[in-house]
Amino acid sequence: MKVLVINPGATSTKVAVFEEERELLKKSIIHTAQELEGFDRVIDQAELRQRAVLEAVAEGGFRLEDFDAVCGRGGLYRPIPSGTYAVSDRVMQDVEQAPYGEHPSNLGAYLARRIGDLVGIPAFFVDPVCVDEMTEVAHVSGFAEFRRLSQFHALNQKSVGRKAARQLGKSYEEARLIVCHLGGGVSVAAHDHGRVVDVFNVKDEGAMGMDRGGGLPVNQLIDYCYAGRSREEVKRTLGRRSGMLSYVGTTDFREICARVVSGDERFTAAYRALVYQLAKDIGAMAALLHFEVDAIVYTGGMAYEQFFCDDITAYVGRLAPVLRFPGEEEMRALAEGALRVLHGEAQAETY
Ligand SMILES: Nc1ncnc2c1ncn2[C@@H]1O[C@H](COP(=O)(O)OP(=O)(O)OP(=O)(O)O)[C@@H](O)[C@H]1O
Ligand SMILES: CCCC(=O)O
Repeated sequence: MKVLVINPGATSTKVAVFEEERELLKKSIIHTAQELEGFDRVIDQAELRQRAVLEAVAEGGFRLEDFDAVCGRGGLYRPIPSGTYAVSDRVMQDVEQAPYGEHPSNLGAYLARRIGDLVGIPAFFVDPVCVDEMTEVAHVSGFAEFRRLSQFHALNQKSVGRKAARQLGKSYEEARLIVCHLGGGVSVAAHDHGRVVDVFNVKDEGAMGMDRGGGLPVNQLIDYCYAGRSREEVKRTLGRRSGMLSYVGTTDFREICARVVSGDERFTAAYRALVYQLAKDIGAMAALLHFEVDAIVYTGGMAYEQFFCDDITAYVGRLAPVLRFPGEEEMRALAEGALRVLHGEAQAETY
């Protein structure tokens, strides 16, 4: 069985072709800031990204008729449990109207369906950003009008969670894990017997990321918002220009580490704060798992840096053994989700 996989990100659309577990094509189409700046809404980019995907498929020597299914990454849709979902008309509508927020990954399922429909093959999405398996108590925020939301790197977190459990000789449904996705954004989650029962929301909470602030002091935030700034400006600053970028002027963690190694004080202070914040998040997740944790798992781009993982482990290593799966395999995880359905090992869920 052959699956076309589509993963739209902030600055790229990744395309891959899998024949069972074999990756036959892998391409990252870069979209420049100038190319995207004319589009107010994510949905407005659909034509451009679809054309780019179709070109990449043709250049790779494939025809759409070669595929058994198309699978896209899923974005900010209605909160749903983990799984492989068929792209229904309701998903298409939610991508068009974006009632749950704008995110480039919203387009994954949308493009999968549009391309699948061209040749009459099924379209799926797998473990979208909005996967919600949090317990009810975890949703409570501290103000009755606000609800904590589950928005995180669900695709990579779930896939790495399964891998870690296998390495521990357990099924994912038996394991208790704390998975730390250390990418451009960071998410630290408690996986309890196959469910992500709590997670520091990548957009709102917990440790800072490369360009996001994470949890911020509420009163300073209120004053900042009321100091003559527009909603758009505040969102842009806190969503894209805060975090490590605001301290050291770069989002490239390789550069940050190189400057730490060379003894730069400003970079070292920010780096230490990041390590400290991540350790604190891991400790919180350990507490809600009653300190019964089979492993702490590091994944994402930053996890390539062994000394960074070791520095976090210096705080939390007493809790549990540590496993490291650097990078992410989102394209493979998407293909595997579609193949599970095509092979009849799982049913496609309804959105
Ligand atoms: N080999 C490496 N060593 C150290 N840092 C790395 C390495 N590769 C990537 N990174 C860093 O990891 C960070 C995130 O990269 P990555 O490509 O995993 O995230 P992303 O896909 O952009 O974002 P997200 O994971 O939030 O979806 C960047 O700061 C990057 O510099
Ligand atoms: C959770 C999706 C990735 C991101 O926005 O950082």
